[in-house]
Amino acid sequence: MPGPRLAASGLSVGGIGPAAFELAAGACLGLTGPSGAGKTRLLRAIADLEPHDGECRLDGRPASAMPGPVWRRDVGFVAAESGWWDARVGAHIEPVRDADLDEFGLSPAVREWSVERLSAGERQRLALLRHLAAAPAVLLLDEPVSHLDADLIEVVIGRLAACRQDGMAVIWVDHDRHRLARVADAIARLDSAGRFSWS
Ligand SMILES: Nc1ncnc2c1ncn2[C@@H]1O[C@H](COP(=O)(O)OP(=O)(O)OP(=O)(O)O)[C@@H](O)[C@H]1O
Repeated sequence: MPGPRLAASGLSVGGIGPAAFELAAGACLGLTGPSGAGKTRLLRAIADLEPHDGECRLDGRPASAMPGPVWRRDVGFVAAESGWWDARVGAHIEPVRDADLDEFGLSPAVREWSVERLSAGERQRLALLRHLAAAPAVLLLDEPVSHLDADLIEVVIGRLAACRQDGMAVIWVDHDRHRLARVADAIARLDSAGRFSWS
């Protein structure tokens, strides 16, 4: 039996946790809990974007043994509000194929748009496509469909299912427990005091 793709033990950040879990290749862990419980901070700790205690391993390799940017090439983090470093959309999505844009309801012309004019849902789809194009081993998703309509949510769920077939593991943060029950193999919860439990 292969070991877990992603494993966390004793993971805590700023009083949130400790969390421990193992995620097989292709698995999806759902994470929910009240606003302010610490879901985003836990994802950021897994992505090694915040100082934390405990350890995460990718295919057995500890995050502490590699520089953060190298870790994040394999463990991608899609923030709830994506960051943009260039005024033009195209600069952010060079590796994204036109067919992928089309699947996500976007015209290739979006490459010429300024980031400023993007709607919240367009930003969300483009940020996800940018991360998917990098084909990470693990993708950490912070409320990935919060700005999307029902049809687009189905498109995103379908695309992520295909990536999971290819072995990508996912942690999906969402307030919608029904959606998590649909997409996730297991659901964990942070309570308002930041305590991690399985639900
Ligand atoms: N760098 C930081 N240092 C200290 N506290 C922080 C830091 N970043 C966020 N917080 C606080 O930690 C708490 C948890 O924030 P977090 O964004 O992880 O919550 P969340 O569960 O994702 O909430 P929501 O569902 O509203 O997005 C919040 O009270 C927030 O103000």
